[in-house]
Amino acid sequence: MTKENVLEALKNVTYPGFTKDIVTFGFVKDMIIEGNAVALTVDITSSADEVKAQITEEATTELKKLGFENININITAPQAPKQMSNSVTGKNIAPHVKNFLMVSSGKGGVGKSTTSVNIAVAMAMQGKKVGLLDADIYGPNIPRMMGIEDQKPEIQGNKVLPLKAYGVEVMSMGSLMEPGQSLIWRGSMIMKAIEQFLRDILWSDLDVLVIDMPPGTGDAQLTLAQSVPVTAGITVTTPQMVSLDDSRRSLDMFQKLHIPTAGVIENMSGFICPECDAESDIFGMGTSAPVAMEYDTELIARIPIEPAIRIGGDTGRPVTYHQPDSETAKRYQEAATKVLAFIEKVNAEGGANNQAIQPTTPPGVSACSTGAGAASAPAQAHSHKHEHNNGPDGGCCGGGCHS
Ligand SMILES: Nc1ncnc2c1ncn2[C@@H]1O[C@H](COP(=O)(O)OP(=O)(O)OP(=O)(O)O)[C@@H](O)[C@H]1O
Repeated sequence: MTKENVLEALKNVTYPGFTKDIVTFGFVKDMIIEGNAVALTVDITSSADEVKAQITEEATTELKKLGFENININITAPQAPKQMSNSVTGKNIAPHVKNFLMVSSGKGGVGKSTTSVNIAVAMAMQGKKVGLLDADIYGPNIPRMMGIEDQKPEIQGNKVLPLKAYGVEVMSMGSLMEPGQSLIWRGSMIMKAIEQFLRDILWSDLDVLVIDMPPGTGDAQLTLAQSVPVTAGITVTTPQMVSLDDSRRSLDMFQKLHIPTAGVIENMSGFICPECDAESDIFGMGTSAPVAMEYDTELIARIPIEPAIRIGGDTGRPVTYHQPDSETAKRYQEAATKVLAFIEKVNAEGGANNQAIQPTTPPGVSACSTGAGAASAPAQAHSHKHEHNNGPDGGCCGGGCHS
């Protein structure tokens, strides 16, 4: 047997996920043949154990076919990436926060704030250090929903201490403004507000900061993803087809902003009768599962229409905390567990990496208008498998994240 015979046989071993074989890729090295023994090295570029195992198995099969009995295949691969601290994955203006969870929806009124509140409370009940940032500057409802609408945050120097409710640190534009007051937001002001929420609020060392975004896909979402590595995104939707169309936009935005998508929460999915506990279909149930699949993610939870949820929101008594045995509370708890597991997985695979759409431009300057950041960023700069290659521009501006 010659080296040529062996290389010819190894051309039958394709590199997992590609159409080319390991010989054509030039991965086979240091071959020694002695009688019926062969030793060689395959120097691969992936650190995944499955890739190593598949190559070893297929190469062994091919070499056995040639009559070798003593086969020694040494696979050399790069080290699996260590969990990156947020401060090295790109720009991070709140480095003491371990994970950022963006809660988004294609349109308003689908229950995004309700979901943010209950997921945050559920995570805190599961022992996590959780913050809840109400970045929904147009309609900051979180203070009411968390029962802290009469409280004003304490100022320390030029920083602001978050309020606390149900074991969750909370900050909202609603807590900083007079009741009933409204602001007319320009794009540049939104970007500045989001940055200040991250930079100037004295969050403690949080495991997760849950961020209730304004509805839609605009400046706030882009600024957030350019300011911190967003670990995971959830899209909240209702089951009607018209709502699902908007959800697609939200899921598409996660991809364009390189945010790993934890999944979809279908709210107002069926109605649980308070008298008899029977569940009936109103807007449709489970219709968002296929949409989630289109974007390579899953339906994390179906939350029914339940009067207790609305009452909990209106009275500042989240159902997850105050009625922990209710069906809805259980579903929120399950959703929180799934999202925490997803966050763990993202970190185990190297952490969130929004680098390709960074660096951000100074507050008040649109990254899109200057051509900095998104448009010039290489799509390959992101590596997480839940992220999708959006073509050569790889960023938001070119793809038009704005609704
Ligand atoms: N599953 C549910 N069952 C009953 N009521 C619900 C449910 N989900 C949300 N609601 C109620 O619907 C209203 C709108 O919900 P919420 O404020 O969470 O929506 P949103 O998407 O955050 O809206 P916006 O975009 O305007 O901020 C609230 O009164 C809330 O209590």
